[in-house]
Amino acid sequence: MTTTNETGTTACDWTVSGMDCASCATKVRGAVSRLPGVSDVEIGIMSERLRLTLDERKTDQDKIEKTVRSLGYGISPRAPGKKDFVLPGSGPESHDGHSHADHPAVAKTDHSGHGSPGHVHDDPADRGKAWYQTGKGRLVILTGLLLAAAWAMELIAPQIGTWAFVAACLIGVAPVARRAFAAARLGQFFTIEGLMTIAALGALFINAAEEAALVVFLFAVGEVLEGVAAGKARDGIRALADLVPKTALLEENGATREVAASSLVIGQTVLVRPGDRIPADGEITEGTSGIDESPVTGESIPRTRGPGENVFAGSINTEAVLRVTVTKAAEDNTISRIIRLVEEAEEARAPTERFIDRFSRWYMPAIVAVSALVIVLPPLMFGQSWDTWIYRGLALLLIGCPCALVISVPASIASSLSTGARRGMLMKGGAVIEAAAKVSHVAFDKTGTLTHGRPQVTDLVTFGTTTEAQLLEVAAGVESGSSHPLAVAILDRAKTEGVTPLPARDARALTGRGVEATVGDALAWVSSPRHASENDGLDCLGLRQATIFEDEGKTAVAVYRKGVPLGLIAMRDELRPDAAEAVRQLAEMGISSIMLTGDNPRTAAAIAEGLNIRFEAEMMPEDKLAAIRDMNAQGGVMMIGDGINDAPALKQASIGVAMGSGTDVALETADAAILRDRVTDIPAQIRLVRATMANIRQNVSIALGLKAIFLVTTVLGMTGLWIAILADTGATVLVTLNALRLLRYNPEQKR
Ligand SMILES: Nc1ncnc2c1ncn2[C@@H]1O[C@H](COP(=O)(O)OP(=O)(O)OP(=O)(O)O)[C@@H](O)[C@H]1O
Ligand SMILES: [Zn+2]
Repeated sequence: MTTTNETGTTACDWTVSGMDCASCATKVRGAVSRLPGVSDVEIGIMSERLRLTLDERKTDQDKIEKTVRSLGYGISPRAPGKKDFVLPGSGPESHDGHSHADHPAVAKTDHSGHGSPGHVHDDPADRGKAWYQTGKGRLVILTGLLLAAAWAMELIAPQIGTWAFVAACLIGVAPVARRAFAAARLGQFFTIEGLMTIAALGALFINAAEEAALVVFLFAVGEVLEGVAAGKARDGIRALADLVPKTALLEENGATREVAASSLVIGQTVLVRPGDRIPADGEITEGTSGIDESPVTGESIPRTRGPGENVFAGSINTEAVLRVTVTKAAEDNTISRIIRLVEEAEEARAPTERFIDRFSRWYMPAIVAVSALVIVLPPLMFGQSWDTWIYRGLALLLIGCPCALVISVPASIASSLSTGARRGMLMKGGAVIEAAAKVSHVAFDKTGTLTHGRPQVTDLVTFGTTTEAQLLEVAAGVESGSSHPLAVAILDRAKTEGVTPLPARDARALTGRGVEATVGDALAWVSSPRHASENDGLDCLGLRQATIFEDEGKTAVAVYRKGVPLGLIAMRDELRPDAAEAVRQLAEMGISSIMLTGDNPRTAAAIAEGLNIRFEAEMMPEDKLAAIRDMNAQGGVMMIGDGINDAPALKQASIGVAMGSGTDVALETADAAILRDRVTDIPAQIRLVRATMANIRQNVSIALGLKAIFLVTTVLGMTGLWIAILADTGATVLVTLNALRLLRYNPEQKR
């Protein structure tokens, strides 16, 4: 749970449940930030994560948990790494206040409504009490009481009926009032619970018992609906967490036994039967089987993997028994990191969201002030009836909750992130979504994005008396330290030809041009033909031969030793089959694509022709940065790279997207990642972010529009208390439901 840094402060994570709207989060943030030693508070409504940076000498963690509980929320510490596997309340039963009794590490919490006491003890009396305090329990009891009161009013005596309504109202408002009081004691005066309590008691005061009871009832309805809606929005992350298998078959001393997947350590061997999920990131040591990686990368076509190849935790072994050596501890494996990324993304707030937060901070106090004026001014100045204006003022108070507005953005973003994650499209939060929706250019790095990134040697040309084997010997020697795709291709070819690379010393990469190294007693190069001809490593004839290869879309490199040309190696990197389609879709969406490459203009032109894409060739890394800066200035650019050697370019772009199943590096370096090897996921991702922004705009309009309308009708006396409460909880539910539509959005479908 803790990581201490040099300044003596510690970051601690908790899971806080029951926060279904943003005023809840504000309340918790306000209350805990006042505690001694707490310097920073981060809170995620959707991820339910509370992260505090605190000074442990000054802070009593019990006190923190007590504070949060007193506000009516559940809280439990998150263990490092483990949190990805035990998301509190991740079962379907969590919505009705029952809890995971079999899981002591998990907070016994519920998910209903504006926070309800999360600390549920196991004895029956307490359980009953907790059930009552959750929105659902209160709702059942209130329904009964209201029906009884109505019946009493009709059939027994109006007087008794009225008293029954008073009782219903008091019983219903008590838990709300208690939470309001707890918040007020912690310095949070403007809470929806506080407004609610004042409105209900005020209505009793002006003899509107019937309506007061109705308001309390509708508030309970709203809480339940909000809880359900928020729970649905969270299901996306839970679904991800559920993909991680809980157990593994550990092989030790010739025997196998079942252990918790989270307890596996690096180096252990696990047995994976057909149909099982792979319990850990690891390397296959025995067996070959089709692996369905869709849970991790979204790619649903199984791939065949055999000994020496890597597999991801969460993927499904479809055919044969495998032995896998664990290469990563549970908390570091790819799926855990994806989950963590999605969770953290939900907390990284979009600019719109920050604006709304600031807005809501003065909105609630402002409404309270207006309500006070509405109550006092007309009776005092114009001698109008107190009762009428108290009533209208109370109704106004209820409109003072900014919940719907504040939840509108995070709910849309949470849905969008889950929808993307299911297809292997990861985005690091609202700011990324907002920026990505605006881009007007997409820049592709050539290798590994538009092409597979695995060039193969196609032709060997030797000069003078050099043999092919000698050519490869030198080339492979020079390249042996390099991980450049061209180097990999040359080393591969040497291996299949049975050629041993000559030992090389002092290898040095010449950025954008090639590699040099000392082989034997002479300096040798493998470089671009242009660089070679400038250094007497290639004559006119050789240069012309290279040009022919390049016009065919191949990349040629020259191999030479000090002044002695040895030959040419031509390589071809196949285009991804859907690259052209992706470029076409982007064009349809009004986005211009460009290919940036360090390769020569002829190879680039041959490749670009098939794709119908603009290109710039022979670019040094700094040229790429400059080009991206230009496009940034023209409305934003999304840069697509493989995340391995193009990190600076990805950083420079408005949005950097790492593509391909080189997920490892990709996840950390970029703003977004595409885990499937599909170029068409780029237009799909842009469709998704655009739909998300449209959804957010709808939500903000719904929330603001409803409030504005009812603000006016309330002051004019056209609508009353219960419409006011509907305007709040109703709008909250409406925007959450609207956000949920994004969960069903299919970004691959063109529209
Ligand atoms: N290891 C190497 N071996 C041989 N040639 C190299 C090597 N590295 C770079 N080159 C030469 O430099 C050129 C540019 O390489 P660089 O790696 O900068 O391109 P890039 O922009 O990353 O490529 P791409 O646009 O294909 O992704 C290559 O086309 C090649 O001619
Ligand atoms: Zn609320």
